[in-house]
Amino acid sequence: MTSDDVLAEFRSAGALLEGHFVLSSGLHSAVFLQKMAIFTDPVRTARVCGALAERIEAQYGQVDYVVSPAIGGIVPGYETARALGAKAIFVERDPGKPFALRRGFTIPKGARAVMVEDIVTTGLSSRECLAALTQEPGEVVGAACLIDRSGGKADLGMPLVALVTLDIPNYPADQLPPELAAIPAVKPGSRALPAG
Ligand SMILES: O=P(O)(O)OC[C@H]1O[C@H](OP(=O)(O)OP(=O)(O)O)[C@H](O)[C@@H]1O
Ligand SMILES: O=C(O)c1cc(=O)[nH]c(=O)[nH]1
Ligand SMILES: [Mg+2]
Repeated sequence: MTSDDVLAEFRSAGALLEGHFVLSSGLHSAVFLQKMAIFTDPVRTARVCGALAERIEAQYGQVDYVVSPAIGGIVPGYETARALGAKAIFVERDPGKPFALRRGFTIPKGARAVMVEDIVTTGLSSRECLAALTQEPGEVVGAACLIDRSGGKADLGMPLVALVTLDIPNYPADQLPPELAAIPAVKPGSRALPAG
């Protein structure tokens, strides 16, 4: 699957949104990739995640565990794990707390794990997910995502395989271009907004 094929999936699923969005990082953008419009279709999700699994296998070799950050990472993590013949687990947040493995999830000694994100913008969520795994007995050998919208600039502290790399502008709240400032912002993701 080429980058154009993947973007065609996002377009035809209605997952490429334009407007004014507050992202997980607090940055603002005129573009939002609503991955849930992909993940509501299991057949489409299997196509896209199957392509990601091929890239993961080519880059990292055999993988035993896929670990993803909730909520957005859970479905693609599961489907990518299915294509890899791996197990799927996820990190999640209690309100106000960092990501953690719960529910008895662990990466056992000797296991090779890959962190699978849906979208990477600044890499903050990916880094927080990886930070939650440092004490696990098994090894995290690399990271992967469906779309890296940082243009390859996000630094996860380990290799990142992306099915598609885009360079989409983001803006701090006090540096909005006039066309964004003119429309009310929506925040689609699950990370809590800072108080105030
Ligand atoms: O690279 P970053 O700057 O961290 O941005 C990307 C993250 O933002 C979204 O998650 P979000 O926190 O919005 O919640 P969600 O997973 O519930 O959609 C997305 O799923 C990534 O995890
Ligand atoms: O940075 C984000 O929060 C983000 C961007 C995007 O395009 N899609 C998404 O689900 N999250
Ligand atoms: Mg997320």
